Amino acid sequence: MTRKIAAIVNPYSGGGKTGRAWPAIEKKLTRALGPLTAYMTEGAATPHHLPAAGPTAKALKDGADLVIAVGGDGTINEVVNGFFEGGKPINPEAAFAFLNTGTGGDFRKTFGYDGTLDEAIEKLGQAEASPIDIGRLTFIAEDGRETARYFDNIASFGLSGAVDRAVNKAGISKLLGGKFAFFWGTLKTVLTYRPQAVRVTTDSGFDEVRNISTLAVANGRFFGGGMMMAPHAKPDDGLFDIVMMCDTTFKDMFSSSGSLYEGTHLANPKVTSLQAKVLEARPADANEIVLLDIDGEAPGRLPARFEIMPAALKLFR
Ligand SMILES: Nc1ncnc2c1ncn2[C@@H]1O[C@H](COP(=O)(O)OP(=O)(O)OP(=O)(O)O)[C@@H](O)[C@H]1O
Repeated sequence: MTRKIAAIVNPYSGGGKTGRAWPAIEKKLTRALGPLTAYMTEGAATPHHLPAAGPTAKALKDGADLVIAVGGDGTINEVVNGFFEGGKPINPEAAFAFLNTGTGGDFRKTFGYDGTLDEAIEKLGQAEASPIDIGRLTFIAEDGRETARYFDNIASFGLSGAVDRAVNKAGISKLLGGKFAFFWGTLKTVLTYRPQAVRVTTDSGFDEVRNISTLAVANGRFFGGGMMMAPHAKPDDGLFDIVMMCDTTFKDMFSSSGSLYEGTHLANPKVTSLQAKVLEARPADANEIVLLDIDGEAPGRLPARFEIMPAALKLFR
């Protein structure tokens, strides 16, 4: 079968490494998969403008049936968003693939990809499409407008959202690598963060007000530059894995940070995990600002509704 392939390239990801390496990457991708058309991301992200989403939609409308995101977790998320318009896929037959060239690389870990870029390209050459679930999130953007956004990996709120905001401002530390950026951002923010009372409701019958440190709604397993937040999440089971860390103090964060990387934090009595197809969250006090995180970006705040779209995207893997 001949494919019409598009690559959506974020030249700024990986601290600018992707842009510099793109000519060489393009040659290798072409060798592995055949000819492709490259589209560059356009303009910096805002809550209503995702730089990789527009080029993705354009590529799909131009007839692409395989769209490869080339960038970090942020770019992967934006390309996934570009697959949908008005709540529907632009081309339900089109497949998605990603080549991680970012500083972090959380989404790929769920699929056990941790090799070099050359290995990832070689793998793509032999890949086949199989469906994964996608999350749909409606929330309040910074300008107060209700906004919808799709996510492939993990959307969360609480400390994670506050950390994102800090990390995205910490330009210099990000150049030193994803893990360091998140460690630094986490450290600074954790010092000042206090758990926030949030009413959490799910379609599976959970309805409680909890003092949330971080609540993750997970399709994939990793976030925050390598934390195994949802060790049992499966991106193709039609369900979110929900992991709530409640009432954690500064000391807990430190003593449990090692286990977060191992995924053993679920045994902690301050952690609740459950599965659901829909989760709604709103601050117990309507004036409280509880920040969201989607794959390393902080696009807005609660109240929010997270809804799973089973088998909504064909992932080439
Ligand atoms: N054309 C562009 N001009 C300016 N900024 C851009 C452009 N395209 C994308 N960006 C920015 O790139 C960021 C996304 O980067 P991405 O997450 O893919 O890479 P990363 O930060 O290196 O990796 P990771 O998230 O995996 O650590 C977004 O915040 C977006 O604003």
